[in-house]
Formats: sequence, structure tokens, C-alpha cells
Amino acid sequence: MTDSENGTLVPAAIAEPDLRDPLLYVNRELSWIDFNQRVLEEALDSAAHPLLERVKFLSIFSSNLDEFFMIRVAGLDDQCAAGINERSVDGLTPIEMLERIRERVIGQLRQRNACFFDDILPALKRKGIEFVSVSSLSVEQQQLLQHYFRKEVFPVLTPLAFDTGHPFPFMSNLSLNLAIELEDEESGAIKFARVKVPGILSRIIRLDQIEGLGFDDGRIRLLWLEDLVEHNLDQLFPKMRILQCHPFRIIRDADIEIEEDEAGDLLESIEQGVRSRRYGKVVRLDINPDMPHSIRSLLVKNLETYERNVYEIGGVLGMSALMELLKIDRPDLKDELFVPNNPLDDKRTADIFAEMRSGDMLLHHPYDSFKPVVDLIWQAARDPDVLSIKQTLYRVGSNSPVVKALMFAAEQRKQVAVLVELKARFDEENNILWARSLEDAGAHVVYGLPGLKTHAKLTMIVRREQEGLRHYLHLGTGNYNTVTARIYTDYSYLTTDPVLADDVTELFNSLTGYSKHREYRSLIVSPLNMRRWIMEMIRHEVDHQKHTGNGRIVMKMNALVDEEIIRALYRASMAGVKIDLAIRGICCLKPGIPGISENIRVVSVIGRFLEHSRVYYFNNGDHARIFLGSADIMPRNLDKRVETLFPVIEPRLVESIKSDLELTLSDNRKSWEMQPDGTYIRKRGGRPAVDSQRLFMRRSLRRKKNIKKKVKGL
Ligand SMILES: Nc1ncnc2c1ncn2[C@@H]1O[C@H](COP(=O)(O)OP(=O)(O)OP(=O)(O)O)[C@@H](O)[C@H]1O
Ligand SMILES: [Mg+2]
Repeated sequence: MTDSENGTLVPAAIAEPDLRDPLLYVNRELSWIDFNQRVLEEALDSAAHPLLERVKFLSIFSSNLDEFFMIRVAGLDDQCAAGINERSVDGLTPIEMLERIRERVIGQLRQRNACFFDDILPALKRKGIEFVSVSSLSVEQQQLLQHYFRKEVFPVLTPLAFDTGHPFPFMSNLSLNLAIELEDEESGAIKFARVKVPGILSRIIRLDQIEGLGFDDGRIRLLWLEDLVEHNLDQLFPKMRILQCHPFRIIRDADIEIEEDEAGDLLESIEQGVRSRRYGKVVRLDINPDMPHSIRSLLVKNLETYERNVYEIGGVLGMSALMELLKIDRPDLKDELFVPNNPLDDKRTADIFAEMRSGDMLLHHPYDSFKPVVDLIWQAARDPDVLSIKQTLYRVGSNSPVVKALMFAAEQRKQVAVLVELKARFDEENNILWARSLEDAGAHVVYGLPGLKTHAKLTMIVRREQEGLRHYLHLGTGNYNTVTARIYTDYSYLTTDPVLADDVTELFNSLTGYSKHREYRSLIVSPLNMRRWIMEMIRHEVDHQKHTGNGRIVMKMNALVDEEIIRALYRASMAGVKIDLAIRGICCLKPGIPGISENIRVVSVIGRFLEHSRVYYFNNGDHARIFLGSADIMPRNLDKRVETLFPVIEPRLVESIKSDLELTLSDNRKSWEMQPDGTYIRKRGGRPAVDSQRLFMRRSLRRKKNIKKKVKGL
């Protein structure tokens, strides 16, 4: 038989096992569901986090799930509708996947609700925070609330009738609505209406913040907005009798199809796409179990969806809104404040250029502050010797200081070229906004290559110096987003390495111009050569294993999906290479299968911070090579995006990343270990206790103390 991937002939007698056997793969969608289960478990575990942080995990779980339906379930649903029956690598058809997803999700929602209503709510109550219903308040309080409703809520409500004379009202994605059955007091006719619970108001109302409604017992009383609306429906429908009222929430297909033709205006077609997202087909309809059948079938029919998309959920719908509870000022119920270490704080003058000239710098966020990165761009913007700044922007967040610095630089008449990725999912509108302001400030804004999302995270600053032009680079694993840099774990690498600078220059040229540059000396670039390079690195490690017996690969990423690379890892394991994978989310590879993957271990760390860095380590016959970058191992990252991996060369930095990796791998408090059947078991116990994120924080605080001491001593 031949092995198609390396083209060599393998004699039949020692033929390798069939690495395409579906049993060797975990379903991508179900693996994601497992990841979200691990997020849910953070909320379930009463010992793991302070109360409000557990609420945060419930919210993250819920919004993750909404996103999963808007994109993944919508895609599977499309496949079913198109009659596609092709099986995934693990052997499931789209319809089978949908069935299993539904089964898992129903179980998870039940768990989530039990956690919130039976565990967290009573615990919050004991701590002086409680949800109340309008009907539980005194008549006088209800009147005050009615006044508040009239002033603050009523003006933004639009009751929409629904009968033969009125078309079925349009309902936008993620909207929470009330379905109301009414009786006309004059004619006795039964009518149906819909009121949207306004998305622009807070879902959770704090009674103590309403004038006149203060309680003097110090307790925080909360009310769901929909409860307030429901109690005041008579104001919306005078001369009608409200017969019944039931909440429902819809999720639509939100995957935008963008027609990218090279001549067209990408910005406009994305704006178009964002608009049409509001009209995508309904992929989930959430209702309470007590909604009568008549209303339920009315909704299903008019929303043009199916019974299999209806989810009966007790209690509150749209629990991602729980994030609002984190605004409550109760430090005793939240994580201790963590202020990251800024390694540049001990410098007399914070000249980042000078620092970078004296050696490469590595920052490990959020343990190290992201401030030096923002400062770097500001310093470049202000420095008269800086000629140009080029940067890729994917998710910058709102009010970004990075974008402000770029605008300032453009106003100083520097060459500023920014690659804004308009297609960053759910950030499209925000990115269009920034792209326009940057253009107005005089920056060159480009939207990248047709058909490829630019996900690489790069900055290049060119400065005129005595010896000639020097390039200052920032290469990262995470976005230029100061908010997420405080909660996602990522690396920043700051260097003036001329070889990397050449490569980055070429890459920017091919992103902004017509350059079809195909060779990079140091940088690994998707979709050009990353797939091939990863395959080669794995193969080299197999060779090292054969010659020296010290083959080892460590990879840290958010998702491992790509079949070809999974097979290469199986082969490496079969050759004896020791492989450790720290994969936060989806993993389609199964570790620990005798004869296939017994040398592979997969762990997933879920904790206070979102594990986000991507690190690729090859022992390379004890001459370790480490690459960092933006890419996970999924077909989309390798084939459909512009991604980069870059080498870290300085031995002290290589050592430091290596020891970070070892710490993550040895975590036995916030880590889950994947089993040969694809399920995960929480690692509990084990001595000494290793809570990697906590240890990274502790180390950071220690460094901060040392810096303070040093500064005092100066
Ligand atoms: N501590 C946490 N644990 C688990 N999930 C979290 C945590 N903090 C945030 N999240 C969720 O993780 C999601 C972001 O993860 P994701 O890996 O997709 O990052 P991203 O911003 O898309 O990065 P990239 O641009 O590199 O793809 C957010 O939607 C958020 O809800
Ligand atoms: Mg993402």
C-alpha cells in the first residue's frame, strides 16, 4: 500500500493501521460542546470561584452557546436543507450531528438552570442580593415602579399586532419578546401581539437605583426587565384584556455570506452582510415549558422554523445577560483585583526602542501588562524619526488606544498602513467604524486579500537612525485589544531582528499591494507554507526520535481540528515521539489509544483567564525550536486565513516559554485531561498542587515587588 501523505511505500506486512478510521476522531461540534461544558463546570463548582465569578461563567457559557447556534448549527442546518449527507471524519451525517447537539444542549441547559436557580440565587440571597418579582412588592412600591416604567421603558416599546390585517412582525436575532394573547373588550375578539423587551435597556433593573424606591436595609434587589414590562402591559393595550403573556427568544443564522469580487467595495458588501444577518433563518426558538401549544405552533409556523429548533427552558431566557450582575460593586463576591506587572517600570526612562535595541523582549499577558505594547505605538507616533507604522488589526475593541495612536501618527504625516480585517466575526460593525476614522486621519487602510481573513497579529515600525533604517517589530498571539489583554493569556514578542523585519516587510507588501512574495526566511505564513511547515517539523521530530530517542513536541493552541496534521501526530506518536498538547477548546484527536496515540497527552486548562496563546515547541534533538503565533490547527487557519508563526531565538526567552509550557502541562487544579474515548476528566489533587494561572499571577506579583524595591533603591 502507499501512504499518500509522504509518498513512501510501506510494505503490507508492517502496514500502519488505518488512520482514517472514524473511531480515531472526535466530532468537531461535539468537542466544542465539551469545551463549553468545561466552562459550565466552572460555574457549577462552588469551591472554584467567588459567587459573582460563577455567574460570569454562566453568562459566558450562554453567550458561547448562542454563538455556536448562530454559526455552527446554522451551517449544519443549511447542509441538511441542501440534502448533504456527507459524513464527517468521525462518521456522522449533519442530521446526526444536529440530533446529538440537541440532546447535549438540553442536558446542559438543565444543568445551567439548576445551578443558577437552585444554587447561585439562594447563595446570592444569603449575601444580600436577590431577585424580586413585581407582584411581591407593596402596592406603593408597585406604583413607583409603574411611574418608572412610564418614564424609562414605555417610550421605547412598540407593541406589534398580529392578525390577518397585520403581517407577522419582524423579530431580530437574539431578541427577547413577549407573546401576548388579548381580548378586545368591545368586540370580544381574540388577538395576538408581540412586544420586544428592548435590547438597549439593562435586562436587570436595580430597584435601589430607582428614585423613591430605596430600601434602607442595604440589600440589593433586582428585577428582570421583562417582568416589569409584563406587569404594565395594560398601558400598551388600552381597552384590551391581557389573557396571557409568554416570553420567547430567537436565534438566527448569523453567518454572513460575503460576496467578494475584487472590483467591488468590500466595506459596502460587509455592511450589507451585517444588515442581512438580522434576517437570517431562525435556528433556535427558546420558550418556557408553560407556553400553550397554540402560541408555540403559531410562532414556529410564522418564524418559519421547525419543532426540532424549539428549546423549552424553564426560568429566564437569554442568560448571557447575567454578565450585568458583575457590575454590582461587591468585591467580596469577585476575584481579587489583579494588576499585572510592567517589566519596564524599573527603567529610568521608558524608552521602548532603547529596550528593544538592547535585546528581544517577551511579555506574557495578562501576567505582564499590555501597556508596553500600547506605549510602543504611541512612542512611534510621537517620535520625529519614525517614518512609518504598519499594523494588522483584527479585534481592537471599542475606544482603542492603539487606534488612537495610529490616528495620531497619521496626522503627524507618518506613513501609516493598517490592515483592518473587516470580517472578524461579530466585530464587523466596530471594525468598519475604525477603518473609516483611520482613513479620515490620513492612514492607508486596506482590507486584506479577497477570500482570506487576516488573523496574523503584527506591527512594524520603521525608524531613521544613525546607522540607517531600523525596524521595530511587535509580533503577537493575541489581538491588539487592551480589554481582552487583561483576561486572555497571550504572548507579545518585541524584536528588531532584521531577518524577521525583512519577512514582515514582504508580508505587508503582499497584503497591501500586488506582491506575490512566496519566500520567507524566518516567518511561517498561512496559507502559503504553514501546513507544509508543520508537517515537516513533525517529520523531523520523528527522525530525531529514530536517531536519538529524544523526540518531543509540545503544542499549545485553542483548537486542533485538521485531519492531515492529526494523522501526522498519530504517526509521530507511533514512532515514539512524546507529544503534549495543551488545547483549550476543540480537539478532534484522541490521545492514549494503544498502538496509535499512546505517546500523546491532551490537557485543557479552563480558569479565570482565557487560555489563548499559540505555542509550537519542537525538541529538535535538544536544540529546542519555539514558534509563537496566531494560528490554531484548523483547516481555516492553515488554508483560508493569513496567519503567521514566528521563531523566538534568544535562548533565555526560549527557556522561559518552555518553562511556562511545562507549568501549564503540570496543572492539576484547573486542568482537564482528555481520555482515549474523547471525554475529559478533571485533574484533581496530586501533590504539589499546581494551579498554573495562580502561579503565573504569583510570579508576576513577585516581579512587581522586586521592581518596586529596585526603583526605590535607584
Ligand atoms: N475565562 C474564560 N473561560 C472561558 N471562556 C472565556 C473566558 N473569558 C472569555 N471567554 C470567552 O471566550 C471567547 C473568545 O475566545 P476566542 O478564542 O474565540 O477568542 P477571539 O477573541 O476570537 O480570538 P482570535 O481573534 O485570536 O480568534 C469570548 O467570546 C468569551 O465569551
Ligand atoms: Mg475566535
